[in-house]
Amino acid sequence: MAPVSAFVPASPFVPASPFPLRSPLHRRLASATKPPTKPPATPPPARRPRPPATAASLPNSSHSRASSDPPPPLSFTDTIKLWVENILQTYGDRPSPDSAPVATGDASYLLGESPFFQILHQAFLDYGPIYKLCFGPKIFFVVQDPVIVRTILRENAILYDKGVLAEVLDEIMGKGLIPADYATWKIRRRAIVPGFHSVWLKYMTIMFAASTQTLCDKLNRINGTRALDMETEYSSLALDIIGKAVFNFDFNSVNSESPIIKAVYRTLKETEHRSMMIIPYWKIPAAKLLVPRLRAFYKDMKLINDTLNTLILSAKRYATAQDLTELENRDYENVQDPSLLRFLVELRGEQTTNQQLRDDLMTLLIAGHETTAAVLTWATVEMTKHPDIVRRAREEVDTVIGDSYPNYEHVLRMPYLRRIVAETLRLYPAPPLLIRRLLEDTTLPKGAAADVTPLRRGTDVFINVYSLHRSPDLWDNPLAFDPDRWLRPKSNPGVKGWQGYTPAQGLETGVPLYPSELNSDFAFLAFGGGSRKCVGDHFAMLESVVALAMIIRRFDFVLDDPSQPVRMTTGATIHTKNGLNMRLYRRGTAPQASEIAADVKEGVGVEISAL
Ligand code: HEM
Repeated sequence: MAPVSAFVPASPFVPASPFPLRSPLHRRLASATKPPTKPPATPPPARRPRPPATAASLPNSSHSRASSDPPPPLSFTDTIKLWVENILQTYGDRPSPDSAPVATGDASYLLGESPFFQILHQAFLDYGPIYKLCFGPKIFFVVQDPVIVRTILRENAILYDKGVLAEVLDEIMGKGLIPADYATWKIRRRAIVPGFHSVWLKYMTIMFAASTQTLCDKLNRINGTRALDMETEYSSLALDIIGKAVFNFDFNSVNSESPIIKAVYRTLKETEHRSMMIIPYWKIPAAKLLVPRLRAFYKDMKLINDTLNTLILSAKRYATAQDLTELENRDYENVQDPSLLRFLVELRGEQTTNQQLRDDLMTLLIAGHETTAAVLTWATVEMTKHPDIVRRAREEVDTVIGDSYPNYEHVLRMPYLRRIVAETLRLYPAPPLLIRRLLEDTTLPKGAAADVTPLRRGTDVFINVYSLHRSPDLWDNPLAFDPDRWLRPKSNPGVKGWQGYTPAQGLETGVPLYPSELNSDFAFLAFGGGSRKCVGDHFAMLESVVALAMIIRRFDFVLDDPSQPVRMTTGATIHTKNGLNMRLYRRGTAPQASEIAADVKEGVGVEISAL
């Protein structure tokens, strides 16, 4: 993501909340709910039971909703009513209709250095798979129970919109897929998904290899003479790839800097910045003129919009309307412009405005950029810690690809590399949280928690993917980076209603390409699930595997300061705190492992040469 929560939300934990977390009233209410318990050394199979909600406290359940249209979003008056109700519940004597514990937290960890998603994870360990956070008039439900998540993302998806996320993104992505209202989303999703058809993806895989080669050439020239921040290098690679794929534009950011590249990066930063603001100050009309960062932002947006509009007009000028089957069988190697944009303007019957196309392109650019860069970054970090994993991955790459460039069929034949990518996405999901807002009263089902939870219309819900992926109830040895876990089934009858993880039959041969929410029953949400699932999942898997294969085949890499662990920080995705500074040497030319090992703290950073 890219998604931005990528997609990290406006942080509700901002300690600057007008209602201090540890206010006396808050404490009183919190103590009326479950007190936090420390995580047990060995986690129990089931979570602590909570008292069932009474029938009177349950709103009308809408599980059997007949209409295929979503309920309307909350009006201003409804929102105010909800906020008043929330304040009475949190700070007054109004009883809460649900029995979810209130996470109060210890101010020291809120004010400390921990990233946002790690704070939520600690709360998960303390309070269990569903808890709520109360800040002023806002109540956020945080869920990390696969059964509840399945209901939100799949069975009852129509009852939710993107809430806070859409508010943060609307100025940047407009009516692109991520923030779009339901009616627009339905039409655009139907148009965009076919663009990712298999013939195109196969052709894109060749482009991924060519773009990665540009990075390899650069690394080759430098050959360990200086350290590089590989997070930045991967970000440039991902930008170059997404630019070519989505609108046939070569940013060439691996080797250069230009005003448009700078504008794109600053816009990505602005997206992240907004996602962490509790007050959407950019909506205040005067702020546009007075706040320097907003002035810079609107200037950048103008440059990006002008560039995109030129590309859209050019694509339209040369477009010839084609049927879907014609487009799906195109000889992409002999097409001048193989981009998604061209597909969208040529697809017969797809009439859309330039503004909508601009919003689609911007959304795909953001959604498809940082997410992949993050996967490459964290896969590299993990590999610096596990020389044995690198050795196996190299064996696979050497056997399958040899000296040629990786293509689509090669990726299918490299299951170990695909498992490395999946394992990276488990430990470092992008985004770490999915955000929803409920549009109609409902009742969450029984999950690992013992009872049902009634939720009111307007409630904000965070699906805490980071905790779901690190839950000791769902994964054996959850913090270990173990690509082979995907070969072993996992079940836990203690998590009520969870079907467990069953390795898909074709995982080794590439169908499916990766272990998904389907064979983990919503415990693994690398690309989300249900109707809002990522449209670029295969694209991203192919891109990540190709880039990793080419880099580990050609280079040995060493952390520049192996005594320092690479730390995480909150961004649109999970970023490194201080960059990923490494020296990359042509394979076989790195200093001897023994020379490096002298500086290496155990488990922090190790020379990974398999030679
Ligand atoms: C490793 C890389 C990627 C990861 C981990 C990832 C992850 C995700 C996730 C978790 C969602 C669901 C968000 C939600 O439910 O709120 C999502 C949605 C989306 N992703 Fe990706 N993504 C990746 C790459 C891409 C790429 C390469 C593209 C496009 C080229 C893309 C385009 C989108 C779009 C358009 C959506 C919104 C779909 C909708 O709402 O209908 N993503 N992505």
